[in-house]
Amino acid sequence: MLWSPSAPAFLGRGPVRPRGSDPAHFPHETLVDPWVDDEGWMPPAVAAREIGKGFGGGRGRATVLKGVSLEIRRGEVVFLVGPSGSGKSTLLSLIGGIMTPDQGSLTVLGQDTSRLDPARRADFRRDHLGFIFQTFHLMPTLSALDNVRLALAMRGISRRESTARATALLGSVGLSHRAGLRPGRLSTGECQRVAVARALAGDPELVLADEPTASLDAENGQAIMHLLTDLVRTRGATLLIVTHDNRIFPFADRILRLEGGRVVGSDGPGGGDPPEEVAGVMAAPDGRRRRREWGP
Ligand SMILES: Nc1ncnc2c1ncn2[C@@H]1O[C@H](COP(=O)(O)OP(=O)(O)OP(=O)(O)O)[C@@H](O)[C@H]1O
Repeated sequence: MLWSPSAPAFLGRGPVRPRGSDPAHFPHETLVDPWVDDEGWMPPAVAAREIGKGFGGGRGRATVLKGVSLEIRRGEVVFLVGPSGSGKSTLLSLIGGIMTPDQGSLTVLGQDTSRLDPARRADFRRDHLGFIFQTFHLMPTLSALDNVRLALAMRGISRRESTARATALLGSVGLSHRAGLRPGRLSTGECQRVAVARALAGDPELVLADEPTASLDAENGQAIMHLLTDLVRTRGATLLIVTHDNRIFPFADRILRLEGGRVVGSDGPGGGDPPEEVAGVMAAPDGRRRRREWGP
């Protein structure tokens, strides 16, 4: 079923004004960005320097990431592409604080998450990040509504408000009529949309998505991408998406390619050779590609 994406009103705090900037330059309702210091410097959403990660021990040890360096600015929509097994999901897990790098430095929203103990890292994830997993990770015994509501309840939001927000979010992904059903009664694409609603529930600053459109047909994939990129536009959040789905490449501000354990190409600022599959996007008429600029 085709649905029309729209971000619920409670998502999106409007444009963000860097601290110390002149309010006269921001005539609409704006918030001071809490991540900007008094000099107006805003840490990037993600900054990785030569990070490495391997699995296993002894002779069987496999080094997956061999010195990944990248920077993602706040408000960017960045896609991460590369061959199967190149370490895209591993890199997403490191950025999400689910794993820590073996070497190198990694800061997320200005925070070196590897310095946090596991409990504080979990708090950081809950308070600042939204995840969309390849296999959804929905709770099988909870309804779609309760899956989304749980994410809000974990943030201490009252039952009444969390119900209202979760209902609005499910409406925004076209699932109002399925809210009472458990994941087992939903199609794969519907589960994917519940997962998207849950990821957006906490109004996260950084959304990490692993193949968010893989289970969706072209129309629903486009609709999900419109919703996710709306979040970026209205909220100043950042999106990092691992994908093989070249139908959604036009939504990216920048596409990074991971190969041989390193980032080998980027089609945006930061240089590198454009990845092959990006060439079509770069050559395409460009009305749909956006680049978000920050600051006054
Ligand atoms: N927890 C783990 N323990 C051992 N090996 C792992 C673990 N996680 C990932 N790997 C290995 O790391 C390599 C990279 O896996 P990863 O899932 O990050 O690749 P990917 O680029 O996301 O692949 P795909 O596109 O197929 O999803 C694979 O060889 C995988 O088997």
